Amino acid sequence: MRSDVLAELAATLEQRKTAAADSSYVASLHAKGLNKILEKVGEESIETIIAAKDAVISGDKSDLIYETADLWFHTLVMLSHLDIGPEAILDELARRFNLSGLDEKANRNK
Ligand SMILES: N=c1c2ncn([C@@H]3O[C@H](COP(=O)(O)OP(=O)(O)OP(=O)(O)O)[C@@H](O)[C@H]3O)c2ncn1[C@@H]1O[C@H](COP(=O)(O)O)[C@@H](O)[C@H]1O
Repeated sequence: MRSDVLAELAATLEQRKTAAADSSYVASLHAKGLNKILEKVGEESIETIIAAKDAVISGDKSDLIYETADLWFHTLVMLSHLDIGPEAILDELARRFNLSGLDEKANRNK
Protein backbone atom coordinates (compact mmCIF):
# COMPACT_ATOMS: atom_id res chain seq x y z
CA MET A 1 0.00 0.00 0.00
CA ARG A 2 1.30 3.50 -0.88
CA SER A 3 0.79 5.30 2.47
CA ASP A 4 3.96 7.27 1.64
CA VAL A 5 1.94 9.06 -1.06
CA LEU A 6 -0.49 10.54 1.48
CA ALA A 7 2.36 11.64 3.75
CA GLU A 8 4.25 13.31 0.88
CA LEU A 9 1.12 15.01 -0.47
CA ALA A 10 0.17 16.22 3.04
CA ALA A 11 3.62 17.80 3.44
CA THR A 12 3.24 19.58 0.07
CA LEU A 13 -0.27 20.78 0.96
CA GLU A 14 1.01 22.16 4.28
CA GLN A 15 3.76 24.05 2.47
CA ARG A 16 1.25 25.52 -0.02
CA LYS A 17 -0.78 27.16 2.77
CA THR A 18 1.81 29.93 2.92
CA ALA A 19 2.72 30.00 -0.81
CA ALA A 20 1.75 32.82 -3.18
CA ALA A 21 -1.66 32.27 -4.80
CA ASP A 22 -0.29 32.81 -8.32
CA SER A 23 2.45 30.21 -7.82
CA SER A 24 0.31 27.17 -7.05
CA TYR A 25 -3.15 25.68 -7.62
CA VAL A 26 -3.46 24.67 -3.95
CA ALA A 27 -2.39 28.11 -2.74
CA SER A 28 -4.94 29.68 -5.10
CA LEU A 29 -7.68 27.52 -3.55
CA HIS A 30 -6.68 28.59 -0.02
CA ALA A 31 -6.69 32.23 -1.18
CA LYS A 32 -10.23 31.84 -2.60
CA GLY A 33 -11.38 30.40 0.70
CA LEU A 34 -13.35 27.51 2.16
CA ASN A 35 -16.47 28.01 0.02
CA LYS A 36 -14.44 27.61 -3.21
CA ILE A 37 -12.72 24.51 -1.82
CA LEU A 38 -16.09 23.00 -0.83
CA GLU A 39 -17.44 23.83 -4.30
CA LYS A 40 -14.57 21.79 -5.79
CA VAL A 41 -15.24 18.89 -3.39
CA GLY A 42 -18.89 18.94 -4.48
CA GLU A 43 -17.98 19.08 -8.19
CA GLU A 44 -15.48 16.23 -7.86
CA SER A 45 -18.01 14.14 -5.89
CA ILE A 46 -20.53 14.43 -8.71
CA GLU A 47 -17.89 13.70 -11.38
CA THR A 48 -16.86 10.59 -9.41
CA ILE A 49 -20.45 9.33 -9.19
CA ILE A 50 -20.95 9.84 -12.94
CA ALA A 51 -17.64 8.09 -13.68
CA ALA A 52 -18.72 5.12 -11.55
CA LYS A 53 -21.98 4.82 -13.50
CA ASP A 54 -20.08 5.15 -16.80
CA ALA A 55 -17.59 2.47 -15.69
CA VAL A 56 -20.45 0.01 -15.27
CA ILE A 57 -21.68 0.75 -18.78
CA SER A 58 -18.30 0.81 -20.56
CA GLY A 59 -16.32 -1.60 -18.39
CA ASP A 60 -13.50 0.98 -18.43
CA LYS A 61 -12.55 2.08 -14.90
CA SER A 62 -9.81 4.56 -15.84
CA ASP A 63 -12.02 7.70 -15.61
CA LEU A 64 -13.35 6.51 -12.24
CA ILE A 65 -9.80 6.15 -10.90
CA TYR A 66 -8.89 9.62 -12.25
CA GLU A 67 -11.99 11.30 -10.78
CA THR A 68 -11.60 9.54 -7.42
CA ALA A 69 -8.02 10.87 -7.25
CA ASP A 70 -9.40 14.39 -7.91
CA LEU A 71 -11.97 13.87 -5.14
CA TRP A 72 -9.45 12.56 -2.60
CA PHE A 73 -7.08 15.41 -3.48
CA HIS A 74 -9.71 18.11 -2.99
CA THR A 75 -10.91 16.59 0.31
CA LEU A 76 -7.26 16.67 1.49
CA VAL A 77 -7.09 20.38 0.55
CA MET A 78 -10.34 20.94 2.49
CA LEU A 79 -8.94 19.18 5.56
CA SER A 80 -5.64 21.05 5.26
CA HIS A 81 -7.53 24.38 5.07
CA LEU A 82 -9.10 23.44 8.42
CA ASP A 83 -5.73 22.32 9.88
CA ILE A 84 -6.56 18.62 9.80
CA GLY A 85 -3.95 16.22 8.42
CA PRO A 86 -4.74 12.90 6.72
CA GLU A 87 -3.40 11.02 9.77
CA ALA A 88 -6.53 12.07 11.71
CA ILE A 89 -8.72 10.33 9.12
CA LEU A 90 -6.41 7.29 9.00
CA ASP A 91 -6.56 7.08 12.82
CA GLU A 92 -10.38 7.20 12.72
CA LEU A 93 -10.49 4.43 10.09
CA ALA A 94 -8.03 2.37 12.16
CA ARG A 95 -10.19 2.88 15.25
CA ARG A 96 -13.06 1.28 13.33
CA PHE A 97 -11.14 -1.90 12.50
CA ASN A 98 -13.14 -4.93 13.61
CA LEU A 99 -16.12 -2.73 14.45
CA SER A 100 -18.95 -3.94 12.27
CA GLY A 101 -20.86 -1.10 10.59
CA LEU A 102 -24.09 -2.86 11.55
CA ASP A 103 -23.07 -3.06 15.24
CA GLU A 104 -21.91 0.55 15.27
CA LYS A 105 -25.25 1.70 13.82
CA ALA A 106 -27.26 -0.42 16.28
CA ASN A 107 -25.34 1.04 19.25
CA ARG A 108 -25.75 4.57 17.89
CA ASN A 109 -29.54 4.20 17.72
CA LYS A 110 -29.91 2.90 21.31
N1 LIG B 1 -2.79 15.96 -6.81
C1 LIG B 1 -2.95 17.10 -7.25
C2 LIG B 1 -4.07 17.42 -8.09
N2 LIG B 1 -5.10 16.69 -8.53
C3 LIG B 1 -5.86 17.51 -9.27
N3 LIG B 1 -5.32 18.77 -9.31
C4 LIG B 1 -5.82 19.95 -10.01
O1 LIG B 1 -7.15 20.14 -9.64
C5 LIG B 1 -7.81 20.81 -10.68
C6 LIG B 1 -9.08 20.04 -10.94
O2 LIG B 1 -10.01 20.90 -11.30
P1 LIG B 1 -10.93 20.59 -12.56
O3 LIG B 1 -10.81 19.19 -13.01
O4 LIG B 1 -12.28 21.05 -12.17
O5 LIG B 1 -10.26 21.48 -13.64
P2 LIG B 1 -10.36 23.03 -13.87
O6 LIG B 1 -11.46 23.26 -14.83
O7 LIG B 1 -8.98 23.45 -14.29
O8 LIG B 1 -10.72 23.68 -12.43
P3 LIG B 1 -11.45 25.07 -12.16
O9 LIG B 1 -10.78 26.12 -12.98
O10 LIG B 1 -12.90 24.88 -12.48
O11 LIG B 1 -11.26 25.29 -10.67
C7 LIG B 1 -6.89 20.84 -11.89
O12 LIG B 1 -6.26 22.09 -12.01
C8 LIG B 1 -5.85 19.77 -11.52
O13 LIG B 1 -4.57 19.99 -12.07
C9 LIG B 1 -4.21 18.74 -8.56
N4 LIG B 1 -3.33 19.73 -8.27
C10 LIG B 1 -2.27 19.41 -7.45
N5 LIG B 1 -2.07 18.15 -6.95
C11 LIG B 1 -0.94 17.87 -6.02
O14 LIG B 1 -0.70 19.04 -5.25
C12 LIG B 1 0.65 19.42 -5.40
C13 LIG B 1 0.74 20.94 -5.30
O15 LIG B 1 0.12 21.52 -6.45
P4 LIG B 1 0.32 23.07 -6.73
O16 LIG B 1 -0.28 23.77 -5.55
O17 LIG B 1 -0.41 23.40 -7.98
O18 LIG B 1 1.78 23.31 -6.84
C14 LIG B 1 1.11 18.85 -6.75
O19 LIG B 1 2.49 18.66 -6.80
C15 LIG B 1 0.35 17.52 -6.76
O20 LIG B 1 1.06 16.56 -5.99
